[in-house]
Amino acid sequence: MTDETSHRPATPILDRVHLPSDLKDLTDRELRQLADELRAETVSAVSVTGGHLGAGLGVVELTVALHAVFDAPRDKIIWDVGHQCYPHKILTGRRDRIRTLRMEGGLSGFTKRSESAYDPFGAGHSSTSISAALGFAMARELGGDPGDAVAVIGDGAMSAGMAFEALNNAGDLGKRLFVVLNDNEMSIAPPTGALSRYLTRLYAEGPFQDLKAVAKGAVGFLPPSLQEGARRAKEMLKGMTVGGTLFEELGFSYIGPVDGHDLDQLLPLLRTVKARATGPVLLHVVTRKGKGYGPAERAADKGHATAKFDVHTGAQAKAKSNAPSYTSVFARALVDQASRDARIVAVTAAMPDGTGLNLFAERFPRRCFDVGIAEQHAVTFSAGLAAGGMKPFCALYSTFLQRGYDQVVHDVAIQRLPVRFAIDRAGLVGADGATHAGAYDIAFLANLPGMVVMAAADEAELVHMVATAAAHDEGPIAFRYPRGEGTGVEMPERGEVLEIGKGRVVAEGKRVAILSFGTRLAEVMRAREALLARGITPTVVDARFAKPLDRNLILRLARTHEALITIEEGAVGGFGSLVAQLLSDEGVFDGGLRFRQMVLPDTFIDHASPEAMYRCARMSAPDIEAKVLDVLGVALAKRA
Ligand SMILES: Cc1ncc(C[n+]2csc(CCOP(=O)(O)OP(=O)(O)O)c2C)c(N)n1
Ligand SMILES: CC(=O)[C@@H](O)[C@H](O)COP(=O)(O)O
Ligand SMILES: [Mg+2]
Repeated sequence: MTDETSHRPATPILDRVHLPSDLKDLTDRELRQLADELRAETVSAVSVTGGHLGAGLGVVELTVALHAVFDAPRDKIIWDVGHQCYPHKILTGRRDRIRTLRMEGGLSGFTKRSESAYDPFGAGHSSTSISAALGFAMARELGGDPGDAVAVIGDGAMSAGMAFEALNNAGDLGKRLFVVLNDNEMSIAPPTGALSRYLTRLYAEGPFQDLKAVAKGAVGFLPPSLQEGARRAKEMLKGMTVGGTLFEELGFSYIGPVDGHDLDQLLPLLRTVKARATGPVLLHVVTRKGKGYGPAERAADKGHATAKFDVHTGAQAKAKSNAPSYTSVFARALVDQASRDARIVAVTAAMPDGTGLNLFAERFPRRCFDVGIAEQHAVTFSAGLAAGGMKPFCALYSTFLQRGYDQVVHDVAIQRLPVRFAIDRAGLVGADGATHAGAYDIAFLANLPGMVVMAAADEAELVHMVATAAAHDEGPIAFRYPRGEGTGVEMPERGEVLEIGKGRVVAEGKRVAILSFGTRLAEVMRAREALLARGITPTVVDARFAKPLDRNLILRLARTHEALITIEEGAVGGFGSLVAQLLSDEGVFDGGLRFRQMVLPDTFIDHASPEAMYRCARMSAPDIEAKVLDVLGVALAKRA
């Protein structure tokens, strides 16, 4: 596999660029060469770190053009999602650390305010850039920070409701603001939806149109190099039935589509709009995800995210594992259930591969819905499906479900609709860092009346939970499971329907009982081994349910042990808090029970490996061992 020093491309122009201001000294010809070098440097860096590759390669020319024309950090360039920002990081003083991307202590894989003044707004989740840019623009109008605000948003991200809420507001306010729509006809998977078809139609007929400017005869607004194209577009317009674009109707000057890899188009266009725009402008650029690196261009996901790879062959490093991923276990279990129940349908918000629903879609194409980046809609759409008699499995990453919380409360829980939430990427996820941590779902779901909340302790448990969710028609139910591979446990042939609200005792013991909710169970068992060597035999329970709690089991353990410890891969307010509430309500603490909760700390944990993040959160086996010793009042002597 590639080592750190091989494949470093020759980059004579890039070597002269330390900050974006250095681009002002380059000729347009040098800027074109800079783009080529920047692309090679991006490929080289990601080959040693892994990460998001395709999106960055698609915006290399755009990144060069924006930094050549605008004046960051005075002007705020806001990258939506932030997964395409590696070339931007290279040009903004972070080239020396670019080979630390997404590693512990290294650069974030997204934009991050605390990392650089050139990252005016942090991201990780999609479709926030226009709102943020509008905020900057209005702050400027009100005497706040000066400078232009430029949002760069992809066609996938543009389909989210939040992007349209921002366009709606920006069009109404009418202030100078730039939105660059980076249209590569890709989300992570091929994009779905009517907006995607609409964008395709906008450029299907020609390389360049400026519908509004052309319609009003305002071709002069454009740089001379583009006026001929606009004249051609005017001719074309005569045959078109649309009177303007959706964006124009919302109050934007629409310019495009423009070839986003052609600096001869981008540079004059950006210079012109920067010099002349008075209101909101939407520049529609067409790019190719993965552009310029063959293996990415040829990949089905256009190199969206990659492990470390060999630059020459594109071959990616393979993770060694004997166990299946939780995602694939979920997908197979759901397909199995769906093959016996025609009412089961599945919903993903632009993550068919990430959630494993691509497998479901292959088997049941009519019963699988990719709604695009639209988690709020995904939840309420699922609620509607449930109200209409179907059994929807709404499969979302924990972190993205946060977007749909009001819908969970208002549309699902209050109406007691049996939506099944399959919550992937629960807990700490690693290289994507704090923005993608699945830390809050236990707390925000388990406080809802009527919601059933389960966490799988291993992949076999996950199969049972899929079966349990499929059978549960009484109201909403959620089950959570982490990113990555399972434990390698023996798998059941078919899922069993679990009794709602019943945990299982994994190991009997005395004095202290550890109640585990989720996949920390393996660490708990490791800690138990260490404690056995000290003569302490903890009882270990897999709680399975945070809601409803297994009251009888918990109260029995409380009566028969000196101490209880809860552990979960979630923030405070979840399983442990509910156990504490139960114990307090039942007066158990009055009898002197010792009690500790192990939850994620009250801080956002930066990107690192999941193991390192859990060490940082003090939730690994040695921390559990120490907690047991602490609660029993045993001094933690150093083990020989
Ligand atoms: C709210 C939210 N949902 C889902 C995702 C996962 N996600 C990250 S990038 C991406 C695709 C974005 O597509 P697009 O905006 O077109 O950018 P491209 O990768 O094509 O450059 C998705 C679905 C996310 N980051 N945020
Ligand atoms: C940028 C983004 O939100 C996704 O690409 C995310 O990084 C995917 O994470 P997984 O690798 O866990 O699917
Ligand atoms: Mg896209």
